[in-house]
Amino acid sequence: MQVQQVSKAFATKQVLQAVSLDLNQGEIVALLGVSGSGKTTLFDIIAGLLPTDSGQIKLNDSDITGQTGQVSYMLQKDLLLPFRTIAGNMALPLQVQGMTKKAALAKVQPYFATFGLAGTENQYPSSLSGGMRQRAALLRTYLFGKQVALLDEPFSALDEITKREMHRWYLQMMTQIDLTTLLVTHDIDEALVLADRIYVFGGQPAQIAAELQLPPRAQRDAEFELTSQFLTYKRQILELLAQ
Ligand SMILES: Nc1ncnc2c1ncn2[C@@H]1O[C@H](COP(=O)(O)OP(=O)(O)OP(=O)(O)O)[C@@H](O)[C@H]1O
Repeated sequence: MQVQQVSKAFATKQVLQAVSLDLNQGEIVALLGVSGSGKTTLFDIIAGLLPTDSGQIKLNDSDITGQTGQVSYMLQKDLLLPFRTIAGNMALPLQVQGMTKKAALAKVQPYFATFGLAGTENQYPSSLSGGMRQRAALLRTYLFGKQVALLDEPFSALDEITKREMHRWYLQMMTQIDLTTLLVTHDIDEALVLADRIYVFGGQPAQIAAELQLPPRAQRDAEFELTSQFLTYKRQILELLAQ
């Protein structure tokens, strides 16, 4: 997917200025920026929920600017429907695509084990922990069946320990499923742990200030966060964000 020269203003306030970025198949790319920098605005534009003033979004060489339904979008809050069971929530994307509820429930069944959700099928969202709800929300995002997933701060509401568990789990999942991910976060450590590449986003109006290529995921184990290399990246990002 490519974002090409996207600009956006709200009334007289220019929020995005000629933002360009690209995502390769299977990559996890983080968009890192301070609060209010325009990350959600950019996501809404990519998802076709908000019109852009100029610029284009391309997927597999097709222009998808302004089109909804081309990418999966997971919001900060899990937004699972409280009155549907977890299985019922998971069946929803398939039902939206025209499948009967029965067929959809059968289709989603095998994924519960893969996503670490076995046994939760008949529970309601309120009885699940925050981490489990996020897994369910990620599974539902995956079940939309799109090549690209946009994740808007998916782990920000979790406590530090659960968040770390979720990071490990997510990286492990990504070795099993082929999902290109664009992740919005203002958590530098999270971006360094999860991403293959990081775009640092900043300024007013927001622009891509830098692009960082990280070492291959396989070389970054749980100890990576304790290395001097990690701190070097972190210092570099902090300096870029402060500009
Ligand atoms: N519909 C709107 N009308 C007017 N201004 C808006 C609208 N949506 C966003 N903005 C402004 O655009 C700027 C960027 O907002 P946006 O939500 O995209 O930032 P963000 O980086 O996602 O922030 P956060 O990390 O806090 O979610 C903010 O100054 C916000 O006030």
